[in-house]
Amino acid sequence: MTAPRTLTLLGSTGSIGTQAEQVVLANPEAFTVRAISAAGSNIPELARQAVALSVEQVAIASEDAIDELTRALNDLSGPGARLPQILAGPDAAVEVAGNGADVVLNGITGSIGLRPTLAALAAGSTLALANKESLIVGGPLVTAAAAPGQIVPVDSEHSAIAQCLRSGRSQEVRRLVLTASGGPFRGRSREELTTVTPAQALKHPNFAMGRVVTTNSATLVNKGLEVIEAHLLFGVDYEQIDVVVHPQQQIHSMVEFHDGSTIAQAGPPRMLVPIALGLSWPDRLPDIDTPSDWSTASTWEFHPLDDQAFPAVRLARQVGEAGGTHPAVYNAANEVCVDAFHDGTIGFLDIVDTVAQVVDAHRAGPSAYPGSAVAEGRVSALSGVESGPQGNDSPARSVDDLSVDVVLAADQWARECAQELIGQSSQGESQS
Ligand SMILES: NC(=O)C1=CN([C@@H]2O[C@H](COP(=O)(O)OP(=O)(O)OC[C@H]3O[C@@H](n4cnc5c(N)ncnc54)[C@H](OP(=O)(O)O)[C@@H]3O)[C@@H](O)[C@H]2O)C=CC1
Ligand SMILES: CC(=O)[C@@H](O)[C@H](O)COP(=O)(O)O
Ligand SMILES: [Mn+2]
Repeated sequence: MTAPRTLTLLGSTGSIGTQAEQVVLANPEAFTVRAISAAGSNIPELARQAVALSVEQVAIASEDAIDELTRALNDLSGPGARLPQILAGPDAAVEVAGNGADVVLNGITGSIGLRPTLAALAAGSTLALANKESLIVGGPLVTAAAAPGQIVPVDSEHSAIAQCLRSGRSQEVRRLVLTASGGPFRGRSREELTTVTPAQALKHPNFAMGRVVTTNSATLVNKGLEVIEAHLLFGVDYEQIDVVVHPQQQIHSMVEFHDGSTIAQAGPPRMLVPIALGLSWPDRLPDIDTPSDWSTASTWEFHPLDDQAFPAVRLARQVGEAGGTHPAVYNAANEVCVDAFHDGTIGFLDIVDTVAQVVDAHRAGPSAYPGSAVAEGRVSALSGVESGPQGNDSPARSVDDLSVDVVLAADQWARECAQELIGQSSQGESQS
């Protein structure tokens, strides 16, 4: 019998993290969890997981939550029990990501997951990657840091493609076809999207996921990010990556081969199989989920994407093709806009419109917004670079010039640029 794999679960309290816990508890002979990590906004849940999984380390981003976590662990463990080591602060997730576990699952949301992703790769762990943002913002930094096969995709579409490519005939691939649910607003025109609310945007047709990825599914930014993710993971050119709207999400994605054959991976729209495969790759564990039901009449539909109502995928292709810091700017501006949408500061259409403006400003350099903080260099001064996100006046650094600091400076610049645009538009509205 082989020894259980050691795991570190980053973002353990989230949608991906709790489903990973479910997989681990159902397969105790396959896995032991060494460490878990979260932001610290749900300490009772984190402490419960720490005890249920008997972990050695618990990491939280918020130092303010140390006392509450210590108390909760003491209460749950009982007198005399050995408590796990607690790590707290902005580097806590990076530290446990680098603890050398066999597999590190990155289920953190957002570009904050970049340094944990790099730490896991540097430690030689297999990276089960749900946190697509870290791959997208890091781009070639992440792919260059990974040995062949070291990143196992957990995102359902990319897990599907990896499964379709298991025969290893990548030279025969003609195109990748990513499926998209179309989100809760599928079929609406741009005009009809003007008044949709945050509560409506959070009603994903098939998946219960965190707030950011659910909102991104509604705007189709998620699919835009996934096109870039597919390019980076599988080395396929952008023009050979298609998106098709498939509302039932029973097919998770497909690979078309050069003889005209297409292999699709199917299953119910749930994340248990991609998560379990991420942890046990290349092996499949038995009885992880129930398969698609072929015994009753059902219809699977496929529709073209409406680029007019949902321009996020087109924009993502542009930033992906541009490379360098452009994908980081797209993602960071979107993270800010998602928060602003949920705060009620901007409308639904403003999310992608603002991201497009920030991307344009980044492409054009610091003079794009005369009189603004961006143009005056205040924003770039704040982010610790000389002028604009690239540290010079050119629109984008070459890939060779990328470093974690450059990417994170671009991310910070984009956040401040987006905040400024949001501020300008809400000021304009209050004056009118
Ligand atoms: N949910 C899904 O089905 C899918 C998700 N993904 C991707 O997986 C990732 C996670 O998504 P999801 O699980 O839905 O998100 P959730 O919002 O449900 O969970 C996010 C997790 O990240 C933690 N976290 C947030 N900030 C930090 C930080 N600074 N340091 C450490 N941990 C942090 C949260 O902790 P806390 O609870 O303390 O706030 C929480 O555990 C995203 O990148 C998403 O795009 C991809 C495909 C499917
Ligand atoms: C489950 C998963 O992988 C999500 O990223 C999913 O793709 C969301 O679906 P849509 O973005 O297509 O709505
Ligand atoms: Mn996905």
